[in-house]
Amino acid sequence: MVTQDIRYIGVDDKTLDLFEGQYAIPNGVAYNSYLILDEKVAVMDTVDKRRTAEYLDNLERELAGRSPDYLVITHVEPDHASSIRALVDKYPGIRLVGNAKTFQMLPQYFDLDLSGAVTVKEGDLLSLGRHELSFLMAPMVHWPEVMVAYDSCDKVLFSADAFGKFGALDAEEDWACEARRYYFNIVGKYGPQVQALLKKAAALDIRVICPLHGPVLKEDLGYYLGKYDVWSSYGVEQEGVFIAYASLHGNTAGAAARLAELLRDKGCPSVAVADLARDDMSEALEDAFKYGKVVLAASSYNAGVMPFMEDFLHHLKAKNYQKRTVALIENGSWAPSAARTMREILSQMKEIEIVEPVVTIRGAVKQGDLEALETLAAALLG
Ligand SMILES: Cc1cc2nc3c(=O)[nH]c(=O)nc-3n(C[C@H](O)[C@H](O)[C@H](O)COP(=O)(O)O)c2cc1C
Repeated sequence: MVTQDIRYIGVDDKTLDLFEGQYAIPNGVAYNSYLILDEKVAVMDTVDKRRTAEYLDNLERELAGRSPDYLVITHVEPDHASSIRALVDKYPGIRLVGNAKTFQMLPQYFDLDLSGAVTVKEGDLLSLGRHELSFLMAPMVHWPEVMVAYDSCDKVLFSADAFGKFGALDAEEDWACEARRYYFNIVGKYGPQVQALLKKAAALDIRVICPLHGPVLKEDLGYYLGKYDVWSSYGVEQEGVFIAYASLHGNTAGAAARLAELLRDKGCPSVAVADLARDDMSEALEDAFKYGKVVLAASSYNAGVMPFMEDFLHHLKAKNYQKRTVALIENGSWAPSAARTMREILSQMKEIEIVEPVVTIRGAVKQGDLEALETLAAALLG
């Protein structure tokens, strides 16, 4: 139960291997949906069709013999909307509530009779009785038709994918870690659009946030709003250094480990290290945004850079990576090319400051390289 009148009717999915076909979710994911019971009954989004039967059972139980009047569709992404057909088939009298774009996109997925649909726009109200929903458009957070709904009665924000996280509801894990990984990998490109939504939300008295993934947030909302403000403005969340490396024969990996040691010895508040060939790419991306200072260390490869590093940089670029200090370490045996290639991709991003000089290692790490790493550690902490 979210409030006296608002019920949770979502489902956990612990069998999906990759969310959106690319993000590992070892602790599953929750597809949240909510029911508002008033004179009129509103369903807030549906769930992925992987769990339709369980979802409809949850709904039926909470309806206790009533029929839903409205289905509010905050966006048509399949993990929330692919049970719409089944819901409409079971409750043919239900009226779909969305915005103009929702109803442009919905026919891509379903052949539905939309003659009874309710089209809302920014600021429109939908009265359920005591509960009144107002709608705020949130385009590109992270689909074009996204909107959120605010219930002024219980002061609940139905925030669509904002404030969501990976992990089934019973997963015992840190909210921020999996919410950050979700945010930067899925929404990260659209920081300005999230900022616009936060500004609108600031005008509301919000006591509860009901996202479409992860737990309902009821306490200490300033913490969650603060995280979203930092993330969506590409601010630095954690003082310290993140080192990401890609190494063919282990020499560059050794240099990365030595640099981490030096930084810790010199009192760096936090040092994180990722092996881009073995560690989860979405976690490495999350850490690149979390820290303000990042070291990229890679072997040269066919006149370029080792592909795992190139791939990582393309992921960062695709997520609008910006406003960071980046140090480069390259390794090469005949014509080191990793730093030039990394620099080239970084130059396509906004406000990236490269720490000079770049450290160039030729083969094994030697005394001169250790001294260069010392200098780099001092420069990063300076
Ligand atoms: C397939 C392949 C391609 C390579 N291409 C280059 C290159 O273009 N330029 C270069 O200087 N070294 C090149 N190297 C050599 C490595 O970059 C070099 O051995 C380096 O020291 C590897 O560092 P690591 O031990 O961290 O992997 C290449 C090595 C391999 C296996």
